[in-house]
Amino acid sequence: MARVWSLQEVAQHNASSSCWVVINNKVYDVTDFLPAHPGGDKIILKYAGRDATAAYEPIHPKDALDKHLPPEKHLGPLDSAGTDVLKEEQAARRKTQDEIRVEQARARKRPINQILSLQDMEDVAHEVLSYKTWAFYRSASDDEITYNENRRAFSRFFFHPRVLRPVSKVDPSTTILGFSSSLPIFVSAASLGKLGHPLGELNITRGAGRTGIIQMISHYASVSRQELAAARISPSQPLFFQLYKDKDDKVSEKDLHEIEGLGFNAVFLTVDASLNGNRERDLKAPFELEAQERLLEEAQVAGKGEMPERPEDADNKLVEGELVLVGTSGGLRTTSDLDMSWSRTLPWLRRTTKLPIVLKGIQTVADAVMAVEAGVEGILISNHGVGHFAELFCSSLPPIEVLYRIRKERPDVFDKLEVYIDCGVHRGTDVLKALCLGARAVGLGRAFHFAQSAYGEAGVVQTVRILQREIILGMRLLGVTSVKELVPEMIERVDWQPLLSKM
Ligand code: HEM
Ligand SMILES: Cc1cc2nc3c(=O)[nH]c(=O)nc-3n(C[C@H](O)[C@H](O)[C@H](O)COP(=O)(O)O)c2cc1C
Repeated sequence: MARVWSLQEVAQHNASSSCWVVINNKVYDVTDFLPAHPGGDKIILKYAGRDATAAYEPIHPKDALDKHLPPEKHLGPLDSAGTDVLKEEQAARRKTQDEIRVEQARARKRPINQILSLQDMEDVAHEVLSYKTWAFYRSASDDEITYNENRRAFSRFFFHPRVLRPVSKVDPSTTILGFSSSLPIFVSAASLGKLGHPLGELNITRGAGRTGIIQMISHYASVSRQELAAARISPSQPLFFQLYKDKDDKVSEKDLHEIEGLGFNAVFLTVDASLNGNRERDLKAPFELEAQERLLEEAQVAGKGEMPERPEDADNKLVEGELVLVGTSGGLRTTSDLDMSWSRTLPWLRRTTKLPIVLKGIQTVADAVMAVEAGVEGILISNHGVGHFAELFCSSLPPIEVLYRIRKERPDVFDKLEVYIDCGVHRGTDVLKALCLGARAVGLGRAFHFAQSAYGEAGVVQTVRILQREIILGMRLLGVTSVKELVPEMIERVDWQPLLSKM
């Protein structure tokens, strides 16, 4: 029988030299795991020596502890006195202002049939998501210029619609890497789906299956890969896997064998986000929430003529050494391979997996050409939706502009591999513009997180239906009946910025 532990015993292991945590009334020694934690060691150290269930549970896949901690680090259960104390603490916990706001917003949410555009969906998500989750899902690098431009760039491309062509029968379906897709769109990998909805990425797997589109599952999905594979609507529903290459090849080899065993159909190797960009909206969330709570406390004591004490030096603390900030995305990818290269990583990946390989995060014509030379099956032109690439900070070119440059400078690329883009896609017409320039399909990241957060699986289905309607309507207005007929002659880029009413 495993030994039981008291809260006092756990509390003694409250430092990086010996760090224990309690999760669901079980005690874990995570000391050796700290440097490997994908969310960074600091975030775990916040809970060192105490219960971490509330922080851990909502965002980690069920199998995370079994997969990453060797059995001897699963120390055993908490004793019954400890369990009772935690239960009492949980029952006595006061709801935060933000939790109350979210509950009220969920209760008066618009019915889903009133959601007619992706912007409507995003507006509901904004209302019903916690402040912290919204900050993480919506945040982007530095001044968010890339984020805004990703979207605005589509407006600089105009169509040349053709008339007097029969369009009563329109077929917007295509194939992606040989797998059928009902529309030329797919779900781009986004982590931590459970922050937005208890079922998280499961909503997306089911919604994608029901509507016949393909989901790329994040390396850091908050639902286990096993559960997601099991949630497929049929065994033939394709699933793509997004890989963050670990600096230890063996760790990534294990990931790849796992997903191959589960029947995944392609690997998207992320090449643009080994380091996190500076996502200030996300980083500020904890401070702003604290300020909210403080205001509430101040309001509560104001009636009694008391003010809560503030430490004397609260406004005047010197920051020693390097500035280290931890939002939800902060410190991520501490285990990333920062030495990936064309000559080493791609041959390694080809040797390790039989699945088709796509490079996610290509941002230049030169790298698109190198990808052709490397013999991969596809490239996803992307700046992670956030101008994420740390060295470029917030100044990555919008993917539609990179696509345009490839079309102009190296159109041969499109004959040699499949080209996709993501970032900033909000309308069916955005999809059609990318297809005219030669993209095979277009990915959406945030849109599906917003949808599943707001309405679960139904939200995902509604998002696909909205895009389907807009794509079919757009094809009719362009005078085409299949995606093959969308060609560069149907689109023109202007060098002025159209006026936009709302973004
Ligand atoms: C053992 C105790 C653990 C604790 C207390 C813990 C806690 C946390 C916390 C608090 C965050 C940041 C989320 C936020 O700021 O709201 C986080 C992020 C993360 N954790 Fe853990 N974690 C633990 C173990 C694990 C394990 C075993 C894995 C498995 C790989 C894991 C994977 C991740 C990932 C992938 C993220 C970051 C996701 C992202 O930002 O995209 N964690 N963790
Ligand atoms: C909240 C969030 C989480 C993300 N997580 C990942 C991830 O785990 N892996 C990855 O390769 N890309 C990730 N991305 C980037 C997306 O795959 C995609 O490139 C981006 O969201 C596309 O832009 P869009 O959100 O404007 O559609 C994430 C993006 C967001 C906004």
